[in-house]
Amino acid sequence: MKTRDRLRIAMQKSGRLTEPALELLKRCGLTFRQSRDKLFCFGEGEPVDLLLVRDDDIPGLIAQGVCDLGIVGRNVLDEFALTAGRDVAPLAEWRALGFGRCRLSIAVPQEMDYRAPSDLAGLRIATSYPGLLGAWLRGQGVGAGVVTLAGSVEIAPRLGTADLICDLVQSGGTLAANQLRETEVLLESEAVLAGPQTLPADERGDMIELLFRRLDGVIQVRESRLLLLQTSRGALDAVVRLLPGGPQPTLLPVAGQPDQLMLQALCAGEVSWRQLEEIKKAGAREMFVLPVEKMLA
Ligand SMILES: Nc1ncnc2c1ncn2[C@@H]1O[C@H](COP(=O)(O)OP(=O)(O)OP(=O)(O)O)[C@@H](O)[C@H]1O
Ligand SMILES: O=P(O)(O)OC[C@H]1O[C@H](OP(=O)(O)OP(=O)(O)O)[C@H](O)[C@@H]1O
Ligand SMILES: [Mg+2]
Repeated sequence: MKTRDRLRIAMQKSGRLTEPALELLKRCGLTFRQSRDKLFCFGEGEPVDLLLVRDDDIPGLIAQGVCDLGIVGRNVLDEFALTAGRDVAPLAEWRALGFGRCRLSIAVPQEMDYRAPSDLAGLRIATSYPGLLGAWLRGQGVGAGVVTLAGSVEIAPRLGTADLICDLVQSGGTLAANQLRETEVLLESEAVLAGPQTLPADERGDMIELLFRRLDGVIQVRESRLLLLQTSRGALDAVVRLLPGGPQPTLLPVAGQPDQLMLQALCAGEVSWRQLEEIKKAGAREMFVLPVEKMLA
């Protein structure tokens, strides 16, 4: 295959992952000119292009080397690994991206008496994830029938084509609407950045490393807050003890007030009103909580 000098990332053309994936790439400084057919998007600033496809096709496109990376649900990536066959290049999950969170679960009719996986022996389970379900059943030592369906798995018990299901759950609304009850979680999923296990040793590899560094910065700061406050030197220890997790705070002098310090701390996650009130009680004042947009360590 002719080597490309531009990086190519596969992502979902139209679905749950499309908007958040584009937003994430934008935050990494990647913007795209969308082509008329919207299957290929040319990257404007960096030499990185997008291929917009069905999410199920993404792992295969990476394994074939048509794309260098892909943004896809862990559920799809892991299913591919279990069903693709031995001659297919193995893939790696390089980064978890924090959106598209859902879980792959077993759900049984509400009236079914379920206590343990062994209760599933001999039953028929409808799923779009025969690889993941089969691996879990083997791990549990349970022999059950696997009925593979492409979609609308939740209606299989009512149609009588299966006794129970193994499907994606997020709010649980789909299960409730179909009188089903979640009993076992097989996989916690979210969107991930997938790629080959060995990254190319050329300029594309360098570009991938650059993208990883930017992604790490975006992911790290997405939930981070910068806390600014003023405190007296005497109250400093008590205030520092109450700071939400993060690296050591930075201390700055306050002009004209030798007893006062300005404190700056990067907090991993939200800072709640309650935490702020506690810190204030310990002696802090003039407190600000700011969102962080970019970080390069
Ligand atoms: N209810 C949900 N809430 C959050 N994330 C979900 C939910 N359902 C699925 N996902 C995640 O989003 C991914 C894409 O879901 P979507 O429903 O858009 O896929 P699809 O119908 O298979 O799309 P495609 O047309 O690309 O094949 C899933 O593989 C899963 O990782
Ligand atoms: O727990 P919930 O919040 O109800 O989400 C779970 C549902 O979401 C997904 O389906 P989707 O809505 O994408 O429909 P489709 O896959 O059947 O097209 C998934 O296949 C479940 O059916
Ligand atoms: Mg799909």
